[in-house]
Amino acid sequence: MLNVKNINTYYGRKLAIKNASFTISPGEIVGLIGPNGAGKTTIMKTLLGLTKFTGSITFDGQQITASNHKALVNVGALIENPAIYPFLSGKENLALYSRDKDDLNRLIKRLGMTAYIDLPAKSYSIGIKQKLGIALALLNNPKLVILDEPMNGLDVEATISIRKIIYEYATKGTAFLISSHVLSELQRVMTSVIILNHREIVMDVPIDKFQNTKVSHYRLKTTADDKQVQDLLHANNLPFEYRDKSLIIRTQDTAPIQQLLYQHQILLTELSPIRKTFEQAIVNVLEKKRGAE
Ligand SMILES: Nc1ncnc2c1ncn2[C@@H]1O[C@H](COP(=O)(O)OP(=O)(O)OP(=O)(O)O)[C@@H](O)[C@H]1O
Repeated sequence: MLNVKNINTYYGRKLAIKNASFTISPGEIVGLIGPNGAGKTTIMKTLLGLTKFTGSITFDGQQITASNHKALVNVGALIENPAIYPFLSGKENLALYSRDKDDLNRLIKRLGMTAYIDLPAKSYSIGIKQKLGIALALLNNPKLVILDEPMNGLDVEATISIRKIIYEYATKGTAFLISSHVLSELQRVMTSVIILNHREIVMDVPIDKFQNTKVSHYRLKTTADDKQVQDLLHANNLPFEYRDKSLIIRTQDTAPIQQLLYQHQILLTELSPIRKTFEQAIVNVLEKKRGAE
């Protein structure tokens, strides 16, 4: 559906995106992650034909260029501050772009905006303006929705509701490209992740591949005294460390430990894998990349 090939984006002479290529298919929810200034907003703007770039962007087979935005009729977007007319009501703002009255009314209801949608937008809080921006991006059942930091300023309930709506649209085939610094939020919805560092894409993988790295550490608890177990592990050359009052075993194969404990009639009460958090995994990718530079 969206096919991005070798794009280089420039601000004047400054290169802001270097040789980026990726694709997005219907129903995919792609998380765009990277440090401040990495180029996330720039990539999004480029997809919308808002920057000077070289390379090729096609959406449903149609080229997007800085002067040809025809293909974007099926793309919704919220980038930086939503474009809202303050003296119009929320509904009038939406009506300016809506092509289907039923879709508009359904969206207002679905986003829980009925109580204030007829008030002038200038009276809205930051969070409500943000919600209106998301509503603008979701109008007319787009095939692709681009959201730059969509959860900015949203309260807990609004965050949960937007997450559910994103998921609903995606199950019906809408694709999403979402940037966020709130990794825990993205982690709950995204089906794949693109990591951007210093203008370049350093990783583009489905989320299950990203998180299914091999476990190399296990937390061990037994019925025996920790000191006794430590002595036993030490005597059998099994690497471990003692952290936060827990024995952490460094191994990918737990069979020898189980066998050893069994031989000494020690019962296991816990032998659980310690997985990297999503945040740690992202930091590791970025650190590795920086180390290689
Ligand atoms: N209009 C502009 N003119 C010149 N340089 C710009 C412009 N907009 C962004 N940049 C530069 O391009 C680079 C990428 O910026 P961009 O806003 O895309 O990063 P980002 O990943 O979205 O960052 P953040 O997480 O802070 O929002 C930065 O070095 C930024 O200073």
